[in-house]
Amino acid sequence: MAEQTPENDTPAAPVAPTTPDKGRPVLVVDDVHLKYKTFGGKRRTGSSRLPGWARGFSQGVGAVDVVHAVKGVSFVAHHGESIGLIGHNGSGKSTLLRAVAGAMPVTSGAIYTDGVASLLGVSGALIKNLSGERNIILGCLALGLKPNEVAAHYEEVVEFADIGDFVRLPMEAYSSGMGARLRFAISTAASPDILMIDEALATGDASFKARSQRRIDEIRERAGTVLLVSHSMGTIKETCDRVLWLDSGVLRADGKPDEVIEAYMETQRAKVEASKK
Ligand SMILES: Nc1ncnc2c1ncn2[C@@H]1O[C@H](COP(=O)(O)OP(=O)(O)OP(=O)(O)O)[C@@H](O)[C@H]1O
Repeated sequence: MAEQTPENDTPAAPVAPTTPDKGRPVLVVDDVHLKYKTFGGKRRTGSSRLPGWARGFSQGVGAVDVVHAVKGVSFVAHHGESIGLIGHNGSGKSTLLRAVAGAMPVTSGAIYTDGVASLLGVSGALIKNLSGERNIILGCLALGLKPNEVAAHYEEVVEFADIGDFVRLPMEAYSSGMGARLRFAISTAASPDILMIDEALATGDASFKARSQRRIDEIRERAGTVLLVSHSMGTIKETCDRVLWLDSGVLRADGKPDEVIEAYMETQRAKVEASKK
């Protein structure tokens, strides 16, 4: 197991793949840094430094804050691997998946993929004032399906989303559950080469959750490589043959599930003990 420390923002050393015999490399994440810029925080510099005409305007704008969510992460994933991504809240797991899916630009470093990488989720960007029909077509095209493949999958998506005639109405008329079901149905229409699953998928009522879990399992079987984010160590152990541990944005460990999970749990236990004192 390769282990690094999260003490600072310096780029972590590249991590050697743990399973070089697995298959061809399909995903290379090379010293990737990801930052968010947020607006509206407290201004750190006094507005008196601004010219008179700009002072009133600046009050409503606020300061720009930067969140450095992923710090120098490197790893190589191979065809056939099922990789778990663990770490406490805010450690950068979802951010890293978004970047691999191409939904967020890297601040520095590079991500190379061989094939289609897609993030299964319920938060995909659909257009509220377009009908479900239109969104299915647009969403499937965005996932890389060809027009004839979109036509072949259309009925299946509508049926899985279980939204009936609402498919002809604009999405703004949907309940939040209906919208989430449609987004999920669209995002599972393709069988990507690299499948990323964020556990935040669990949505809707119990029967939809069970159906969506079955769907995830099917897609997982078809996909070449899987990246799974989960807080459930049981799910990770069951599903993954390799685990990456992100700690405050830094790749703290990359190795066999039992070893990495044990090291992670140990720090969690230490934190709980420390909070009791
Ligand atoms: N849109 C955003 N704008 C600004 N900061 C963000 C945004 N999304 C996430 N962050 C910040 O980036 C950091 C990493 O967040 P991220 O959601 O990737 O963590 P995570 O490990 O997936 O957390 P969780 O386990 O709670 O889902 C956190 O500090 C979070 O507050």
